[in-house]
Amino acid sequence: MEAGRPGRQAGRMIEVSGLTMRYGETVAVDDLSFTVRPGRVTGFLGPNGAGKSTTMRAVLRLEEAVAGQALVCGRPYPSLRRPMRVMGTLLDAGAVHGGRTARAHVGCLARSNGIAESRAAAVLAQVGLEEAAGKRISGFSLGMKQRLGIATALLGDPEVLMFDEPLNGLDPEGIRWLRGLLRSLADEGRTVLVSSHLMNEMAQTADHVVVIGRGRLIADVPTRELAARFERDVLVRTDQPQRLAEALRAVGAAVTTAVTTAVTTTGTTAGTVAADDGLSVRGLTSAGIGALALRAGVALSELTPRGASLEEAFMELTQDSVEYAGRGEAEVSR
Ligand SMILES: Nc1ncnc2c1ncn2[C@@H]1O[C@H](COP(=O)(O)OP(=O)(O)OP(=O)(O)O)[C@@H](O)[C@H]1O
Repeated sequence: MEAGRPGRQAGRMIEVSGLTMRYGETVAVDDLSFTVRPGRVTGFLGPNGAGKSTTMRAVLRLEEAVAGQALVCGRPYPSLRRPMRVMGTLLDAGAVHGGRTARAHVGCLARSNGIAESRAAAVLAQVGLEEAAGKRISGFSLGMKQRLGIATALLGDPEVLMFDEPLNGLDPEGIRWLRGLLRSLADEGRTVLVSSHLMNEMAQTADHVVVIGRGRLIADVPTRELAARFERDVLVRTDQPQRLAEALRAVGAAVTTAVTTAVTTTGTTAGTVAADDGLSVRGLTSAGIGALALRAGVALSELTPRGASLEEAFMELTQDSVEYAGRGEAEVSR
């Protein structure tokens, strides 16, 4: 459900369509299309060099696209009349004038963008920099600079927010804080795009993920579906593991101990399995395993389908993209 701010949601999207970006011979973004929608946190994931920052720079039109485009609320970013009120961005937290105080920096941005100066104090408080507002930015840690960058993004009370790696430099408390902030921004009905290479953090933060590799779209799915796509095995516990393993092997299932040691893969020489070891079963659904156990007269104490973590799903996805790209352009059909 998209929550809050009814009536203000139309068009508040980031739309990337057929975007291609090059640096000389390097294709940084390759025919990339996705839409970032309001009311949810969208994680923008990909390994180093995947093209996340380049895509975000393209959204701001800081660099020219070879083909395609990115629109913010249906318009090119430079054509927005009051851009800070439409989209707040954090691209490079380090790119601030170190000689100024946080208060002077945010106040100056407010003045030059026609935003009430009272907002400056409000956003500094919102990001936890109230106490440090009078200090020079040059003395700030990376985590404090991230908070300052987020404060400037929030300054215009924008409907769309786009943060590049905002978790960098934050300590565990800072990460928890940012997760809560992103959640509340999305719950207010805003559009929130956040890039990260920290998959597990995104698993806890993002409702939806856009995964890219080598500038190409790999996945554009709800977060929970990403891990579900990569169901690994079914964990089975019984006090008759040997008997169950034999019955499972007889129908072609692959059975190993749930830890790491293989019971057997093929053939007749099954290893010994301790009663409290679980079995890891592949090649049969949990329903199939349950039915087979019933026929074999084996009671089960646990039957759990196990999915991959988002981290594992991500590794698997992006590994494929590397292999895919390695096959050469001639084989790449779209
Ligand atoms: N200014 C530049 N000049 C030349 N090549 C660049 C430039 N910026 C990025 N690239 C290249 O474009 C590709 C995409 O880089 P980009 O920084 O967008 O990826 P990313 O997903 O943000 O990665 P990271 O997490 O490492 O920042 C990479 O191959 C990178 O080397």
